Amino acid sequence: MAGFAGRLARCWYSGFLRSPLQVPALGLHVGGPAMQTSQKDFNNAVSQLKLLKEDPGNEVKLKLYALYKQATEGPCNVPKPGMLDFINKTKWDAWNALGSLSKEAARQNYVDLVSKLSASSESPSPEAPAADRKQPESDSLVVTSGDGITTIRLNRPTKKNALTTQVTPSARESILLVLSRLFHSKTMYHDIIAALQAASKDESPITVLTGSGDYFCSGNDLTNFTSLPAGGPEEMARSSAVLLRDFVNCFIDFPKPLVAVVNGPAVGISVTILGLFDVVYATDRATFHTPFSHLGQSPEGCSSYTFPKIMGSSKAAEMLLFGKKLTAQEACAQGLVTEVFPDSTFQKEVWARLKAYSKLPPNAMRISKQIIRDREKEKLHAVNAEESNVLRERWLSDECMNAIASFLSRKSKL
Ligand SMILES: CCCCCC/C=C/C(=O)SCCNC(=O)CCNC(=O)[C@H](O)C(C)(C)COP(=O)(O)OP(=O)(O)OC[C@H]1O[C@@H](n2cnc3c(N)ncnc32)[C@H](O)[C@@H]1OP(=O)(O)O
Repeated sequence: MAGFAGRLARCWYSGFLRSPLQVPALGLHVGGPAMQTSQKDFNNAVSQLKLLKEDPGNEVKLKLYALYKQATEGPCNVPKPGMLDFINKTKWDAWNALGSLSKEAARQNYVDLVSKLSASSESPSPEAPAADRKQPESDSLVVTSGDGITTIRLNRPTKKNALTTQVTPSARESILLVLSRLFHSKTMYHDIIAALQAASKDESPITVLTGSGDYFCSGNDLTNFTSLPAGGPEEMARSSAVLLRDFVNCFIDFPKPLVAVVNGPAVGISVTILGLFDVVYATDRATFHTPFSHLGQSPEGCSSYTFPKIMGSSKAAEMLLFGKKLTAQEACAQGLVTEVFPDSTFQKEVWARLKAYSKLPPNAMRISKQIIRDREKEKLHAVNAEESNVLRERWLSDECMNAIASFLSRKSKL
């Protein structure tokens, strides 16, 4: 265990250095094509940023701020704000972290980041349900209700919608609220739990989970494992197992039709929970990947039970033991996906269909779901508890730690 804790601490304190040509905290290039960005490109990017349709989130805004300062004023040369000046100190830290990055390289990184954001900031599809009600949210989760559908949208497109356990305050929240959320450890997982609990009681007959940008979700955010609590790795594994169990329980118990609109590739827990959905619509661009062995981990989301039941034990084993990535068509043939749509018409067709379904009598749909699912619930809760316990041990294993360290040091990607 000492080896594990030591390795984790070393990774954490070294900031998961990626390559000598990158500024570790922000993953920015300091050499290469930087000289090619003109002042005009930079000015264009500044204007382009104002046209973004989606708020990119605090983390990205901080990156943009730091790059802008570096590009326009050079290395940070102002005194560090006091400890209690929380916001200005955070901004100063981000700028200061850029060190001696040249103005030209900062301009290039700024332009690259804005163009990446513009590409992934999809305008909402005209076919998506009208949002007549928007619930309180963090930036990384957007919940809207309209046309009889409550839509829970994972909204960290620049991180492929990875599910983070870091506190993700809304840009609109006050500093006091940020501090209170830090205290209560509210995370994207908690936000999804809260959104599902609210949706289970709201008036929309149908609830949808989907993602922003090109991915549905890249699974658990692997950097979650780098924020060690005071109790060390054991406490981290224990609290993560509790959070995982609570998270999956919400899907098991969800009382209304629950539909996944899989808008792109899905990884890890975002694939396994699909076995708990009533209907799964996927774009033909989607893939389904559960690389648990690669990560030294084990199945969750009740997939050790639902996958063999859905696709047979040997197909399930190929996914869950060997991490075979399925195309959307394969996932459909194996029963994990209900129907696959061409990417070009995906949003239009799926939302039109869901809007029509949402007009069906809501109580009849609820009761039918109850009859279909209820006899399985006890079993699913037991499976969820067991999977969470097994994972708690796995997260403390060398196999798991090495795999995560390898991803974070950019040696491996799926
Ligand atoms: C309470 C805890 C419950 C835990 C439950 C157990 C859950 C288990 C799982 O979900 S296992 C699956 C974990 N996921 C992964 O292993 C995926 C890791 N990501 C990748 O391999 C790749 O990022 C990719 C294949 C998803 C996409 O590759 P690519 O198209 O080349 O994009 P980038 O890699 O450049 O990604 C952009 C940006 O996003 C960051 N990112 C993406 N996914 C994750 C992730 N899962 N965790 C952390 N970060 C992720 C990636 O690092 C890039 O960040 P950067 O721009 O470099 O800062």
